[in-house]
Amino acid sequence: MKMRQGIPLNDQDRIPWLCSLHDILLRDGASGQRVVLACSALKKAYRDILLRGKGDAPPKCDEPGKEGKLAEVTLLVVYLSGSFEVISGRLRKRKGHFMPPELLQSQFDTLEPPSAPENFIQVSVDRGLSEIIAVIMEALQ
Ligand SMILES: Nc1ncnc2c1ncn2[C@@H]1O[C@H](COP(=O)(O)OP(=O)(O)O)[C@@H](O)[C@H]1O
Ligand SMILES: O=C(O)[C@H](O)[C@@H](O)[C@H](O)[C@H](O)COP(=O)(O)O
Repeated sequence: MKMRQGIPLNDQDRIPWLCSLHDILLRDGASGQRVVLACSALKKAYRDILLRGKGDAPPKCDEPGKEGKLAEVTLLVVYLSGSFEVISGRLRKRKGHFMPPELLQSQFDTLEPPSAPENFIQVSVDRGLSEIIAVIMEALQ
């Protein structure tokens, strides 16, 4: 696998995966489920695919919804923000994960933090886990 070898993923690697995730959100949302998806989705274009799919990406996630429009899911993006130093320190302590911490810089380089009109909240990863969960639960009420 590329990441294990220290090679960052690119759009071609990520887009089919994001399309599959959109399909799952659409399917589970249609059956009335509320879904929590942990996903890197670094660029705005990636989050747009989660939301609407991608019209020119056959065979997945190009199914038109009603009135010929791409089917959109209801999505709240929870942007877990943190400094390079904090996240890098945590990754270096992490054991048995495929991602080498050296790839973190490429992810920071690629990151486009969510901004209006995206539907999002920002929560700092400096906060403790139970506090982060409480903030997210509050936003979902
Ligand atoms: N709020 C937090 N406070 C302290 N440590 C955290 C927090 N969130 C995550 N971590 C640590 O940082 C590591 C990387 O975080 P993350 O990428 O979210 O988790 P995972 O390793 O499950 O993908 C985790 O394995 C965990 O040890
Ligand atoms: O916990 C982590 O270390 C990351 O979430 C890691 O799993 C990575 O982000 C994904 O594999 C997707 O890769 P990209 O961020 O390069 O799309």
